[in-house]
Amino acid sequence: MKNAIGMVGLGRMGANMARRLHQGGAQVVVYNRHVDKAEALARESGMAAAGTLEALVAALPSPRVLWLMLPAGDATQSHIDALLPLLSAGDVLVNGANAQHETSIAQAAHVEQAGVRYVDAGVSGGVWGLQEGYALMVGGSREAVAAVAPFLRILAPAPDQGWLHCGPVGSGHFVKMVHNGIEYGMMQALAEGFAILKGKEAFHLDLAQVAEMWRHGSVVRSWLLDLSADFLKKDQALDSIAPVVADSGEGLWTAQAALDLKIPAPVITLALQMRWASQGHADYTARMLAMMRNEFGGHAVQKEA
Ligand SMILES: O=C(CO)[C@H](O)[C@H](O)COP(=O)(O)O
Repeated sequence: MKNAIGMVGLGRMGANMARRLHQGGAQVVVYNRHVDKAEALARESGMAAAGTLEALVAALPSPRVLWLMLPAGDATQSHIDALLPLLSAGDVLVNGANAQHETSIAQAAHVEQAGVRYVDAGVSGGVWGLQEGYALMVGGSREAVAAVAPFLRILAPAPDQGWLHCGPVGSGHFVKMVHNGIEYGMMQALAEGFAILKGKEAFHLDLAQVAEMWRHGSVVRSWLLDLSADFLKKDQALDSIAPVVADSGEGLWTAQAALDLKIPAPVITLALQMRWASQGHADYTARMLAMMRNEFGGHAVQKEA
C-alpha cells in the first residue's frame, strides 16, 4: 500500500482531513475511539477503518505514518502511550492538536527514545479546510517531515503552498499558537469596528452591505471578513446571540509567551481579556467600580433584576 497514512481521531478536523487525504489519492486508514464513527466514514468514502489501534498499526506499511488529530492534553497523550509499544523504529507520529509547544518537545523526546519520529503540526482551516485546504505549520527533523510531506502536499491548498517546515520539534505548534493569537486580535478589531458602525444609529448603516463592499479591494479584506459578511447578510441585529465568546487556551499561551519574551502584545492580550470579560470574569470588577462610584455620589448603583 503506497502513500498510506493512519488518521487517529475523527472529530470535525480529523474526519475532514481524512476525506481530503483520501480524495487526494492517499491510502487512508481511519481510527476513532468510538468505532462507529470510523465505520461510518469508511462506508461513506471507501477508506479503510480499523477497530483497534493494533489493527490500525497492522494495516499500515513500514515506515508507518500516523496522524493524531485529537484534543491536546490527556486525549493525545493516552493515544501516544497506547500506540508507542505497537510502533517500530522509523515510524512517524504526527501530533496535529493545538498543543503547547513545550508539551510537544517533551512528548517528542519520549517518543524518539523508542526510535519513533515525531512531528508537531499546527493545522488551520477549520470546517472549510476540506474544500479549501489547510495551512500546516510543522516542526521536526528533516527526515521526519520528509516522510510526512506527501500528505502535507495533499492537505495544503496547493502542493507547494500553505505548508511550512518551520524548524525543530515544537516550532510547528509555536507558530500555530501565535497564528491563533493573531486570530484573536483580528477578530476583536473587526468586531469592534462593526459595533462602532452599528452604534452610529443616525446613519442607519447596513452592516451587511459595508462588509460585502470591504471584501472587494479594501485593506481589511480577509477570510474573517468573508465569514462576517456571510452571517451579517442573514442577521445583523444579532439579538438572539448571547454576548459570550469561548476560548480554548491558545490566546492565553500566546500572551504568556509574549510576557516571557518581553514582547509587548497589547492587542492579542486585550482580545483575550475581552473574551474573558464576555464570559463574566469582569463582572465583579464592574460591581466593585459601581459601588465605589456610588460612594462619592452622582451615579446610583443599578440592581440586578
Ligand atoms: O485553531 C484554530 C484556528 O486556527 C481554532 O480556531 C482554535 O480553536 C482557536 O482558539 P480558540 O478556540 O481559543 O478561539
